[in-house]
Amino acid sequence: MLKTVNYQEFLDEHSNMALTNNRIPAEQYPYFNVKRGLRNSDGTGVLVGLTEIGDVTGYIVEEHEKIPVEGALRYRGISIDKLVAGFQASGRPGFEEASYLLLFGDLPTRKKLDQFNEILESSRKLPAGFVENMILEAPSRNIMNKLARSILALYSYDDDAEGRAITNVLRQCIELIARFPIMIAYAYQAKMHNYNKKSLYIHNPDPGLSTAENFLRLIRPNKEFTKLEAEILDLALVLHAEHGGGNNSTFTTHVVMSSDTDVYSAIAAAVGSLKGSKHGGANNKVVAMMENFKENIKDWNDLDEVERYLEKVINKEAYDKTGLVYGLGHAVYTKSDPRAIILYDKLNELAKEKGVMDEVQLYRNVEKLGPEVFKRVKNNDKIISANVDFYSGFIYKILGINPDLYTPIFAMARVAGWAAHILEEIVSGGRIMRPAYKAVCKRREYVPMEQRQQ
Ligand SMILES: CC(=O)SCCNC(=O)CCNC(=O)[C@H](O)C(C)(C)COP(=O)(O)OP(=O)(O)OC[C@H]1O[C@@H](n2cnc3c(N)ncnc32)[C@H](O)[C@@H]1OP(=O)(O)O
Ligand SMILES: O=C([O-])CC(=O)C(=O)O
Repeated sequence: MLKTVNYQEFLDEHSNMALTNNRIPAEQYPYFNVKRGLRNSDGTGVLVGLTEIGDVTGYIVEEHEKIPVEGALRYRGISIDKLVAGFQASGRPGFEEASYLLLFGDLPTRKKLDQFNEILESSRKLPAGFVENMILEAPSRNIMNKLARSILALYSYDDDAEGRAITNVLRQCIELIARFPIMIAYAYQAKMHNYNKKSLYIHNPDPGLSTAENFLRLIRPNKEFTKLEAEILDLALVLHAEHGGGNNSTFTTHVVMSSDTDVYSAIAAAVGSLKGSKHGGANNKVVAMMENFKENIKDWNDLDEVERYLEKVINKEAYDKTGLVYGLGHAVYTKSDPRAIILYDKLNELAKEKGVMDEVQLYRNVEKLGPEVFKRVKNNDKIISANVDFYSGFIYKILGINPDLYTPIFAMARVAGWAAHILEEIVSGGRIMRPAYKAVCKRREYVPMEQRQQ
C-alpha cells in the first residue's frame, strides 16, 4: 500500500516527462545521416551480413536506382516454387525436408530424410515434469509469451546448455524444431483451460505423423484432421520457414548470438520479435482487420465501397487507427511476395470446398485496391503488395484454428530458419554486433539535491 504518493498521478506526470525527454526531432536523423531502421534512404536494407541460407529478392538496383521486380525466394539457392512443387508432386510433407535443407545446406536423400524424421520424433518428448511444472502451472493469455518462457525454461533441463560446439548447438536446434509444436499446442490447451474454461486436452504426439499432422492432432480435442488440412498446414510451414538474415526475428538471433550467449536466449528473443504486429503478428491482425471490414462494408463486391473504407483505414479513421492495412507491404518485396501467390492458390482450393468464396473475394478486393489507395492517399511511390501474412491467417481460420495460434504457427516454422542462422552466426559471424548511436543530448552539470527545482 502506497503511503504518500498517488500512483496514477505519478505515472501521468512521469509519462509526460518520458515523452518530452525522449523525443528527438525528426530532422536530426537525416542531418546526422542516421540509417533509421537500418535502411538506406531508398528503403533498401543496410548491408550488415552475408548468408547462404535464404535469398529474398523484391527489387534490383541499377545505377543506384531501386527497380521493383516480382518477388522471388530461395532456400539454399533453390526456388521456393520448385521446392514446393517437388514435395507436393510426390505427396509427401515438405516441412521436415525444408528444415533439413535449411540446417545442413543440401536436400536430403530418402535415407537421410528418414533418419532426420526419426530424430525429430524422438526429440519431441519434453523433459519429465516440464508440461506440468512449466506449462500447465503458469499459463499465459498469450501463446507467444508462453512459448518464449518455455524455451528459456528448457535451458534448465539441458546438461550442456552453454556448449557452443556445433554438434551440441545442432542437437539443441533439432530439439527446438521438434518441440515448438508441442510446447505451442500445450500452451494453447493450458490457456483454453485456464482462461476460457474449456476441458484440458494433453494428447501425446504420434511418432508416425509429420510436424503439421501432429500439431493438428494436438490442438484438436478429437485429434482428427483431414489429409487436405495437414497438406495445407505443412505448405504454410514450408513457406514461413526462412526469410534471409535481415528480417527482424532472424536478425535478432544474429545479434543475440553474436555476444556469445546460448541458443535458448537467442531463440526466445526471436519469438519476442516475431510476435510484433509489423512482423509475424500481422497474420492475426489481418484476420481481425478483415472481420472489421466485413462488418463495415455492406457490399463486399462493391469496389468503390471497399476503396472508401480502405481510405478511412489508411487515413487512421477506421479499424485500429494506426493507418496500416495489415498483410500489405514488405521491407524487401515490392510487386509481389511469391509465398502469398502460392498461398492464394491453395486458399482457393480450400475455400471452394468450405463454401467461403465470397470472403475470398473480399480479401482479393482488398489485396488489389489496398496498394492503389495507399499510393493515392499517402502520395507514396513505394510499391506494395500482399505479403505472406495476408492469406495465412485466413487459411488457418478456415481450418478452424484459433487466432491465438496464428503467430505461434509462424514461429513453429521460422524456428528452422532461426536455427540455420544461429549455426551460420557461430561458424561465420565472429564479431559482436555493435552499431553506433550518436548522442544528441546536451551536456550539463550534475545538480545537488538541495539545489534542484521542485
Ligand atoms: C512476415 C512479415 O513480417 S511480412 C510483414 C507483415 N507486416 C504487415 O503486414 C504490417 C503492415 N505492413 C507494414 O507495416 C510495412 O509494410 C512493413 C513493416 C511490413 C514494411 O515496412 P517498410 O518497408 O519499413 O516501410 P515503411 O515502414 O518505411 O513504410 C513507409 C510508409 O508506408 C506506410 N506503409 C507501409 N506499409 C503500409 C501498409 N500496409 N498500410 C499502410 N501504410 C503502410 C508506412 O506507415 C510509412 O508511412 P509514413 O512514411 O507515413 O510513416
Ligand atoms: O523479411 C521480412 O522483413 C519479414 C519476414 O520475415 C517475412 O516476410 O517472412
